Amino acid sequence: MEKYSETTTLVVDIGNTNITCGIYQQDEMVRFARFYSSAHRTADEYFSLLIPLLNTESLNNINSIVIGSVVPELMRIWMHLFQKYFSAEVWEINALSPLGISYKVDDPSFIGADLIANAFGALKKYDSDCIIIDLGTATTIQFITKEGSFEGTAIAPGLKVSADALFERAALLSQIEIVPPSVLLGTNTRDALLSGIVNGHAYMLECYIQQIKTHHTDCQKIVTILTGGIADLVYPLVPSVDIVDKTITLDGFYLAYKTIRH
Ligand SMILES: Nc1ncnc2c1ncn2[C@@H]1O[C@H](COP(=O)(O)OP(=O)(O)OP(=O)(O)O)[C@@H](O)[C@H]1O
Ligand SMILES: CC(C)(CO)[C@@H](O)C(=O)NCCC(=O)O
Ligand SMILES: [K+]
Repeated sequence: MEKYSETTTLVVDIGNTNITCGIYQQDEMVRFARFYSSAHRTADEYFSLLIPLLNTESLNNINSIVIGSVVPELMRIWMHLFQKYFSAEVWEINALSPLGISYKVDDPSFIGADLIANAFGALKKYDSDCIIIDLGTATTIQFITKEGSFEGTAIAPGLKVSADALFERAALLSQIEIVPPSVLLGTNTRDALLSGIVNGHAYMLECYIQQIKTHHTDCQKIVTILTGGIADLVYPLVPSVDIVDKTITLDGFYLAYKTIRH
Protein backbone atom coordinates (compact mmCIF):
# COMPACT_ATOMS: atom_id res chain seq x y z
CA MET A 1 0.00 0.00 0.00
CA GLU A 2 2.85 2.34 0.86
CA LYS A 3 4.25 1.79 -2.60
CA TYR A 4 1.02 2.97 -4.22
CA SER A 5 0.78 6.02 -2.03
CA GLU A 6 3.86 7.40 -3.75
CA THR A 7 2.41 7.14 -7.21
CA THR A 8 -1.32 7.83 -7.03
CA THR A 9 -2.29 10.82 -9.12
CA LEU A 10 -5.68 12.38 -9.80
CA VAL A 11 -5.97 13.97 -13.25
CA VAL A 12 -8.86 16.31 -14.09
CA ASP A 13 -9.73 17.64 -17.55
CA ILE A 14 -12.38 20.38 -17.44
CA GLY A 15 -14.15 20.77 -20.79
CA ASN A 16 -17.14 22.83 -21.85
CA THR A 17 -19.53 19.85 -21.78
CA ASN A 18 -17.83 17.25 -19.62
CA ILE A 19 -15.28 17.01 -16.86
CA THR A 20 -13.25 13.83 -17.08
CA CYS A 21 -11.18 12.45 -14.22
CA GLY A 22 -8.64 9.65 -14.11
CA ILE A 23 -6.73 8.01 -11.29
CA TYR A 24 -3.21 6.94 -12.27
CA GLN A 25 -1.16 4.35 -10.42
CA GLN A 26 2.22 3.14 -11.67
CA ASP A 27 1.64 5.15 -14.86
CA GLU A 28 -1.62 3.30 -15.60
CA MET A 29 -5.09 4.80 -15.50
CA VAL A 30 -6.94 2.58 -13.05
CA ARG A 31 -10.19 4.53 -12.71
CA PHE A 32 -12.14 6.94 -14.85
CA ALA A 33 -15.21 9.14 -14.41
CA ARG A 34 -17.11 11.71 -16.42
CA PHE A 35 -19.20 14.53 -14.95
CA TYR A 36 -21.40 17.05 -16.65
CA SER A 37 -19.75 20.50 -16.69
CA SER A 38 -21.94 22.86 -14.72
CA ALA A 39 -20.81 26.06 -13.07
CA HIS A 40 -23.95 25.73 -10.92
CA ARG A 41 -22.44 22.81 -9.04
CA THR A 42 -20.49 23.66 -5.92
CA ALA A 43 -17.08 22.30 -4.93
CA ASP A 44 -18.86 20.16 -2.31
CA GLU A 45 -21.19 18.70 -4.95
CA TYR A 46 -18.31 17.83 -7.25
CA PHE A 47 -16.48 16.25 -4.34
CA SER A 48 -19.46 14.05 -3.57
CA LEU A 49 -19.36 12.90 -7.22
CA LEU A 50 -15.64 12.16 -6.91
CA ILE A 51 -16.00 9.90 -3.85
CA PRO A 52 -16.95 6.71 -5.76
CA LEU A 53 -13.88 7.19 -7.91
CA LEU A 54 -11.69 7.41 -4.84
CA ASN A 55 -13.21 4.67 -2.74
CA THR A 56 -10.35 2.19 -2.79
CA GLU A 57 -7.74 4.85 -2.19
CA SER A 58 -7.94 6.92 0.91
CA LEU A 59 -7.88 10.61 0.11
CA ASN A 60 -4.46 10.85 1.69
CA ASN A 61 -3.05 8.41 -0.86
CA ILE A 62 -3.49 10.89 -3.63
CA ASN A 63 -0.35 12.92 -3.38
CA SER A 64 -0.58 14.84 -6.60
CA ILE A 65 -3.38 16.36 -8.61
CA VAL A 66 -3.06 17.47 -12.22
CA ILE A 67 -5.63 19.79 -13.76
CA GLY A 68 -6.25 21.42 -17.10
CA SER A 69 -9.29 23.52 -17.87
CA VAL A 70 -10.88 25.45 -20.71
CA VAL A 71 -13.60 26.83 -18.40
CA PRO A 72 -12.20 29.43 -15.97
CA GLU A 73 -15.29 29.44 -13.72
CA LEU A 74 -15.08 25.66 -13.22
CA MET A 75 -11.34 25.88 -12.65
CA ARG A 76 -12.02 28.12 -9.65
CA ILE A 77 -14.60 25.68 -8.25
CA TRP A 78 -12.24 22.69 -8.60
CA MET A 79 -9.29 24.56 -7.11
CA HIS A 80 -11.51 25.28 -4.12
CA LEU A 81 -12.44 21.57 -3.95
CA PHE A 82 -8.77 20.53 -3.94
CA GLN A 83 -7.92 23.05 -1.26
CA LYS A 84 -10.79 21.95 0.96
CA TYR A 85 -10.61 18.16 0.64
CA PHE A 86 -7.05 17.22 -0.40
CA SER A 87 -3.59 17.81 0.94
CA ALA A 88 -2.01 16.90 -2.39
CA GLU A 89 0.09 19.23 -4.46
CA VAL A 90 -1.88 20.66 -7.42
CA TRP A 91 -0.27 21.06 -10.86
CA GLU A 92 -2.03 23.11 -13.49
CA ILE A 93 -1.04 22.41 -17.09
CA ASN A 94 -1.15 25.29 -19.55
CA ALA A 95 0.95 26.87 -22.30
CA LEU A 96 3.46 28.12 -19.73
CA SER A 97 4.23 24.58 -18.55
CA PRO A 98 7.83 23.77 -19.56
CA LEU A 99 7.08 20.81 -21.81
CA GLY A 100 9.58 21.48 -24.57
CA ILE A 101 6.83 22.26 -27.09
CA SER A 102 7.56 25.20 -29.39
CA TYR A 103 4.31 26.94 -30.24
CA LYS A 104 4.13 28.35 -33.78
CA VAL A 105 1.11 30.44 -32.85
CA ASP A 106 0.46 34.15 -32.28
CA ASP A 107 0.00 33.90 -28.52
CA PRO A 108 0.38 30.49 -26.82
CA SER A 109 -1.43 31.72 -23.71
CA PHE A 110 -4.70 31.45 -25.66
CA ILE A 111 -4.28 27.75 -26.46
CA GLY A 112 -6.77 25.54 -24.62
CA ALA A 113 -5.21 23.25 -22.01
CA ASP A 114 -6.90 20.25 -23.66
CA LEU A 115 -5.09 21.01 -26.93
CA ILE A 116 -1.76 21.18 -25.10
CA ALA A 117 -2.50 17.84 -23.42
CA ASN A 118 -3.48 16.28 -26.75
CA ALA A 119 -0.30 17.50 -28.41
CA PHE A 120 1.97 16.42 -25.57
CA GLY A 121 0.17 13.09 -25.14
CA ALA A 122 0.59 12.39 -28.86
CA LEU A 123 4.29 13.27 -28.79
CA LYS A 124 5.02 11.08 -25.79
CA LYS A 125 2.84 8.13 -26.75
CA TYR A 126 3.46 7.95 -30.51
CA ASP A 127 6.86 9.63 -30.96
CA SER A 128 5.95 10.77 -34.47
CA ASP A 129 4.52 13.68 -36.43
CA CYS A 130 0.88 13.63 -35.35
CA ILE A 131 -2.50 14.94 -36.37
CA ILE A 132 -4.84 14.85 -33.39
CA ILE A 133 -8.58 15.17 -33.89
CA ASP A 134 -10.70 15.70 -30.77
CA LEU A 135 -14.48 15.33 -31.09
CA GLY A 136 -15.73 17.34 -28.13
CA THR A 137 -17.93 20.41 -27.77
CA ALA A 138 -15.71 21.70 -30.56
CA THR A 139 -14.06 19.45 -33.11
CA THR A 140 -10.38 20.34 -33.01
CA ILE A 141 -7.72 19.30 -35.51
CA GLN A 142 -4.09 19.90 -34.58
CA PHE A 143 -0.72 19.11 -36.06
CA ILE A 144 2.44 18.67 -34.01
CA THR A 145 5.78 17.50 -35.35
CA LYS A 146 7.92 14.76 -33.83
CA GLU A 147 10.30 17.51 -32.68
CA GLY A 148 7.52 19.14 -30.65
CA SER A 149 6.61 21.99 -32.96
CA PHE A 150 2.93 22.90 -32.38
CA GLU A 151 1.93 24.03 -35.88
CA GLY A 152 -1.62 25.19 -35.18
CA THR A 153 -5.21 24.13 -34.80
CA ALA A 154 -8.53 24.15 -36.63
CA ILE A 155 -11.52 24.66 -34.33
CA ALA A 156 -14.89 23.66 -35.84
CA PRO A 157 -18.33 23.36 -34.24
CA GLY A 158 -18.56 19.91 -32.66
CA LEU A 159 -20.82 17.32 -34.25
CA LYS A 160 -23.44 17.60 -31.52
CA VAL A 161 -23.19 21.37 -31.24
CA SER A 162 -23.78 21.84 -34.96
CA ALA A 163 -26.62 19.31 -35.01
CA ASP A 164 -28.31 21.02 -32.04
CA ALA A 165 -27.98 24.41 -33.71
CA LEU A 166 -29.73 23.00 -36.80
CA PHE A 167 -32.57 21.41 -34.80
CA GLU A 168 -33.12 24.69 -32.99
CA ARG A 169 -33.44 26.72 -36.17
CA ALA A 170 -35.35 24.37 -38.51
CA ALA A 171 -39.05 24.08 -37.67
CA LEU A 172 -39.53 20.62 -39.23
CA LEU A 173 -36.40 19.04 -37.73
CA SER A 174 -36.11 17.60 -34.27
CA GLN A 175 -33.51 15.78 -32.18
CA ILE A 176 -32.36 12.39 -33.39
CA GLU A 177 -30.02 9.96 -31.74
CA ILE A 178 -26.59 10.15 -33.36
CA VAL A 179 -25.79 6.68 -34.77
CA PRO A 180 -23.75 5.57 -37.80
CA PRO A 181 -25.55 6.57 -41.03
CA SER A 182 -26.72 3.68 -43.20
CA VAL A 183 -27.01 5.57 -46.49
CA LEU A 184 -25.31 8.41 -48.35
CA LEU A 185 -28.53 10.11 -49.40
CA GLY A 186 -31.49 9.57 -47.11
CA THR A 187 -34.99 8.77 -48.33
CA ASN A 188 -36.46 9.95 -45.04
CA THR A 189 -35.67 12.86 -42.72
CA ARG A 190 -33.83 10.80 -40.14
CA ASP A 191 -31.47 9.13 -42.62
CA ALA A 192 -30.96 12.41 -44.43
CA LEU A 193 -29.98 14.10 -41.16
CA LEU A 194 -27.71 11.26 -40.07
CA SER A 195 -25.86 11.42 -43.36
CA GLY A 196 -25.50 15.18 -43.28
CA ILE A 197 -24.46 15.34 -39.65
CA VAL A 198 -22.23 12.28 -39.32
CA ASN A 199 -20.96 11.72 -42.89
CA GLY A 200 -20.61 15.48 -43.25
CA HIS A 201 -18.34 15.62 -40.22
CA ALA A 202 -16.36 12.58 -41.37
CA TYR A 203 -15.78 14.06 -44.85
CA MET A 204 -14.54 17.29 -43.30
CA LEU A 205 -12.07 15.33 -41.18
CA GLU A 206 -10.82 13.13 -44.03
CA CYS A 207 -10.28 16.18 -46.19
CA TYR A 208 -8.43 18.02 -43.40
CA ILE A 209 -6.10 15.07 -42.90
CA GLN A 210 -5.33 14.96 -46.63
CA GLN A 211 -4.76 18.72 -46.79
CA ILE A 212 -2.43 18.73 -43.78
CA LYS A 213 -0.43 15.84 -45.30
CA THR A 214 -0.23 17.73 -48.61
CA HIS A 215 1.17 20.77 -46.79
CA HIS A 216 3.72 18.68 -44.89
CA THR A 217 5.15 16.37 -47.53
CA ASP A 218 8.48 16.77 -45.70
CA CYS A 219 7.05 14.65 -42.88
CA GLN A 220 7.77 10.95 -43.41
CA LYS A 221 5.11 9.32 -41.32
CA ILE A 222 2.21 11.26 -39.90
CA VAL A 223 0.15 9.35 -37.34
CA THR A 224 -3.48 10.47 -37.16
CA ILE A 225 -5.20 10.01 -33.82
CA LEU A 226 -8.91 10.38 -33.10
CA THR A 227 -10.23 11.05 -29.60
CA GLY A 228 -13.37 12.29 -27.84
CA GLY A 229 -16.56 10.60 -26.70
CA ILE A 230 -17.90 9.76 -30.17
CA ALA A 231 -14.55 8.69 -31.64
CA ASP A 232 -15.65 5.07 -32.01
CA LEU A 233 -18.71 6.12 -34.00
CA VAL A 234 -16.78 8.37 -36.39
CA TYR A 235 -13.63 6.21 -36.76
CA PRO A 236 -14.97 3.77 -39.41
CA LEU A 237 -16.02 6.73 -41.57
CA VAL A 238 -12.62 8.45 -41.73
CA PRO A 239 -10.23 6.16 -43.63
CA SER A 240 -7.06 8.15 -42.87
CA VAL A 241 -7.39 7.91 -39.09
CA ASP A 242 -4.79 5.46 -37.76
CA ILE A 243 -5.64 5.20 -34.08
CA VAL A 244 -8.55 5.83 -31.72
CA ASP A 245 -7.15 6.90 -28.36
CA LYS A 246 -9.89 7.81 -25.91
CA THR A 247 -7.52 8.67 -23.06
CA ILE A 248 -4.97 10.79 -24.90
CA THR A 249 -6.07 14.04 -23.21
CA LEU A 250 -5.94 12.70 -19.65
CA ASP A 251 -2.74 10.78 -20.47
CA GLY A 252 -1.29 14.00 -21.92
CA PHE A 253 -2.02 15.89 -18.70
CA TYR A 254 -0.52 13.05 -16.66
CA LEU A 255 2.61 12.82 -18.82
CA ALA A 256 2.97 16.61 -18.71
CA TYR A 257 2.90 16.51 -14.92
CA LYS A 258 5.53 13.74 -14.92
CA THR A 259 7.74 15.90 -17.12
CA ILE A 260 7.53 19.10 -15.08
CA ARG A 261 7.34 17.86 -11.50
CA HIS A 262 11.10 17.77 -10.96
N1 LIG B 1 -18.29 6.80 -21.89
C1 LIG B 1 -19.12 7.82 -22.10
N2 LIG B 1 -19.92 8.22 -21.13
C2 LIG B 1 -20.75 9.22 -21.34
N3 LIG B 1 -20.83 9.92 -22.46
C3 LIG B 1 -20.06 9.58 -23.46
C4 LIG B 1 -19.16 8.51 -23.32
N4 LIG B 1 -18.51 8.41 -24.44
C5 LIG B 1 -18.97 9.36 -25.23
N5 LIG B 1 -19.90 10.08 -24.68
C6 LIG B 1 -20.59 11.20 -25.36
O1 LIG B 1 -19.67 11.80 -26.23
C7 LIG B 1 -19.63 13.20 -26.03
C8 LIG B 1 -18.26 13.71 -26.32
O2 LIG B 1 -17.42 13.43 -25.24
P1 LIG B 1 -16.08 14.21 -24.94
O3 LIG B 1 -15.76 14.08 -23.51
O4 LIG B 1 -15.05 13.83 -25.89
O5 LIG B 1 -16.44 15.65 -25.33
P2 LIG B 1 -17.31 16.64 -24.50
O6 LIG B 1 -17.13 16.34 -23.09
O7 LIG B 1 -18.67 16.64 -25.08
O8 LIG B 1 -16.60 17.96 -24.90
P3 LIG B 1 -15.63 18.83 -24.00
O9 LIG B 1 -14.35 18.06 -23.91
O10 LIG B 1 -15.55 20.04 -24.81
O11 LIG B 1 -16.31 18.97 -22.70
C9 LIG B 1 -20.09 13.40 -24.61
O12 LIG B 1 -20.71 14.66 -24.47
C10 LIG B 1 -21.07 12.26 -24.41
O13 LIG B 1 -22.36 12.64 -24.80
C1 LIG C 1 -11.32 24.78 -28.62
C2 LIG C 1 -11.76 24.30 -27.25
C3 LIG C 1 -13.15 24.82 -26.94
C4 LIG C 1 -11.81 22.76 -27.30
O1 LIG C 1 -12.18 22.25 -26.06
C5 LIG C 1 -10.75 24.73 -26.16
O2 LIG C 1 -9.50 24.18 -26.41
C6 LIG C 1 -10.62 26.23 -26.06
O3 LIG C 1 -11.49 26.88 -25.55
N1 LIG C 1 -9.47 26.76 -26.56
C7 LIG C 1 -9.19 28.16 -26.52
C8 LIG C 1 -8.85 28.70 -27.88
C9 LIG C 1 -7.61 28.09 -28.52
O4 LIG C 1 -7.20 26.99 -28.16
O5 LIG C 1 -7.04 28.71 -29.42
K1 LIG D 1 -13.17 16.06 -22.88
